[in-house]
Amino acid sequence: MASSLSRPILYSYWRSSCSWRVRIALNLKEIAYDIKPVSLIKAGGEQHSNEFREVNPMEQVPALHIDGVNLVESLSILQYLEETRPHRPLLPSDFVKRAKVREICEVVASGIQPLQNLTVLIHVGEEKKR
Ligand SMILES: O=C(O)/C=C/C(=O)CC(=O)CC(=O)O
Repeated sequence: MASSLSRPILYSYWRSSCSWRVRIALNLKEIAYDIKPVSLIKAGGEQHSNEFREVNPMEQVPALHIDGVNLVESLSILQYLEETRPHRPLLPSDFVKRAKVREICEVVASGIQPLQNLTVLIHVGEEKKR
């Protein structure tokens, strides 16, 4: 496992919109990091491997190894980055604008993204076969 002084490692899959959020934030904040691809397709999904389960017991990407810990859930990761690395802020300073940003995040994370979550899509596909 990487030490707390090493570059952050983003466990990510190229089609994962949740991973895109974290990648975008790291880039906007100019934080150097390494990517470790986790294929959600190959061999039944590398996220279910014993190795990755140690990183994220929820067996989902993204996960970010940073400051000696593994963080999961994209919005929580973004908040951690914002709090620990305020340089190049993700949120506007105006309170109303901040509320609007959070509204959009909520719509995406709670309303839109769950419908395109791979686990849900596979489940719906199985249901349709019945
Ligand atoms: O990190 C999150 O906010 C949520 C992650 C997931 O639900 C996994 C997932 O759907 C991966 C993806 O396709 O973006």
